[in-house]
Amino acid sequence: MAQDVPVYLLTGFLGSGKTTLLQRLVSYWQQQGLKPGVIINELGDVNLDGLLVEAEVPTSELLGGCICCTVREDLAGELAGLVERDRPDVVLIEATGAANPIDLLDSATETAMYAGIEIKGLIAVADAAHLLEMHRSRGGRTYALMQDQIRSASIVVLNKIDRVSEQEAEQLEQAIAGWNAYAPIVRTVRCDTDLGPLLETGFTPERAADGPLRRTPGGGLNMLGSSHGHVTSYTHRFARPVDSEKFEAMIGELPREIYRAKGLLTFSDTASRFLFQYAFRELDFIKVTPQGQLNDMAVFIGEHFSAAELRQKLERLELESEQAEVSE
Ligand SMILES: Nc1nc2c(ncn2[C@@H]2O[C@H](COP(=O)(O)OP(=O)(O)OP(=O)(O)O)[C@@H](O)[C@H]2O)c(=O)[nH]1
Repeated sequence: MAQDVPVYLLTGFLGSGKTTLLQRLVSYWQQQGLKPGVIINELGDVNLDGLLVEAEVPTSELLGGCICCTVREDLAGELAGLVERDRPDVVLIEATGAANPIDLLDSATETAMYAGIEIKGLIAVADAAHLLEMHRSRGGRTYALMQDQIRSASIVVLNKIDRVSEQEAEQLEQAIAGWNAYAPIVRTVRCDTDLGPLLETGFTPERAADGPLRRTPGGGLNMLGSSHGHVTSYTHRFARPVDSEKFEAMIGELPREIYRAKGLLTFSDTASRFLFQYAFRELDFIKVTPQGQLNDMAVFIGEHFSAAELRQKLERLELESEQAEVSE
């Protein structure tokens, strides 16, 4: 009988560094002569993270919803399909940052019953600066979700350590150990770490389910506290190129409720196209050459923000960029 395909789940709040780690893991496996398969779940309806994965890596997409609710049923099908069709040596599932980890596990475990896979680990990536801020204010659903992601992890990658002091990092490690005494904690900058030991960290789904996350009386798995019903997203499709400086200024003025944005853009004042990333008040641009027809778009994710106001701002930006171009 063929060996079960090892599957790793990757969680972590929006913008914590999951895709950064995914890219490292994919290269690591390829260097070992293995063929990785990837399932990416995005809240928006365009797979931007997929642009960062090499074309030869078999990739399945679950778009427009979150694994743990709207596309939950699909995960089992995608995973079984990927294993059957592409016969990868190892599979990595990157969940949206808003995913409820226990539902994700539940769904993957279900697949394991019939699809010849073995769940090897649940890697939780945390943005050190963001987690610290949430820990200090001690409230809100985002904080609860971050805690739940850490509670159910087999290993915690405490990323963006460059954005906190040594003392703060120690404080965070203490808090994390309090929520999950079993998972080793690895401090990283851009998820740069020795991946061999990271992947070997043992994992038993039962342990996660026995901890602060419990089984519901009906037998299914459920989380304590809330899920992520509060997270909303708005996808904007650009009708024309925008000015890069004006765009940067607009992002700088985004309300705090919007904590994550990413998109594909053509600027009126540069030659190439860019993937932009905005996570917890930091903006990054990466030059990209997308394959196929992908229009300019941006997805904004946050809590209770006004999509109408944001749309107006973006439309104004498009108009002003066009007027600036005409007057030049
Ligand atoms: N300062 C700093 N920035 C980082 C670090 N790691 C990643 N980033 C940046 O943070 C942003 C988000 O990283 P991603 O890897 O896309 O995060 P993600 O968790 O996949 O984001 P979602 O898919 O939206 O949930 C990018 O702009 C990265 O370049 C780090 O250690 N330090």
